[in-house]
Amino acid sequence: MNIVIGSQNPTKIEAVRTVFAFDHVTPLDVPSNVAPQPMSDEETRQGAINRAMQCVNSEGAHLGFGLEGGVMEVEGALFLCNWGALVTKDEKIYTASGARVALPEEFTKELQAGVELGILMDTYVKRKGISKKEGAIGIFTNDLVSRQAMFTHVTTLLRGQWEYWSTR
Ligand SMILES: O=P(O)(O)OP(=O)(O)OP(=O)(O)OC[C@H]1O[C@@H](n2cnc3c(O)ncnc32)[C@H](O)[C@@H]1O
Ligand SMILES: [Mg+2]
Repeated sequence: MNIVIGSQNPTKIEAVRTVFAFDHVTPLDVPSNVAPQPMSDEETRQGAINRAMQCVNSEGAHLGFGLEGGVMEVEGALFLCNWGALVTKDEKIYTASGARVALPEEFTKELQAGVELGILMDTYVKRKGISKKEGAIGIFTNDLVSRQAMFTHVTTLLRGQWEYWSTR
């Protein structure tokens, strides 16, 4: 099976490769067609769907995947959120979300002004490329849950739903 994942981010590519270890997984750089920093569950999920849709429509693809990071608000606090989408050749869409963790209060103003979380994280940790490594979720869980592990869980939720519903 040819699986196309709509990102060059290694945490996303490796997550899909882990869950589909016996399939051919190809990364494809596609736009999310939402804001670079999605600010709600709805927008983050839409970004994931948009990416998965473009992937499944690329040549030779059997399944398309989109994995998207964003933030969402609960009672005035911003949480990291992540969504995944799996789209089949006949355009059936499966979605699932990942774990959420609270972000520092000091991030709120800048995120609301449109600054990307990736940039805030690198400044916060004083290191480059956090989003391609442990991610914000890794930092704020003391390295117990990495961005790749979180996306692996989301991809597993997608695979399971697809297997369940496509046989019914
Ligand atoms: O190349 P792509 O696939 O776009 O990967 P990305 O790292 O930009 O990730 P997203 O577009 O999914 O995430 C939207 C923004 O939120 C940031 N972000 C999301 N989750 C993050 C995390 O766990 N750690 C650091 N930055 C994160 C990310 O860097 C972007 O600025
Ligand atoms: Mg991005």
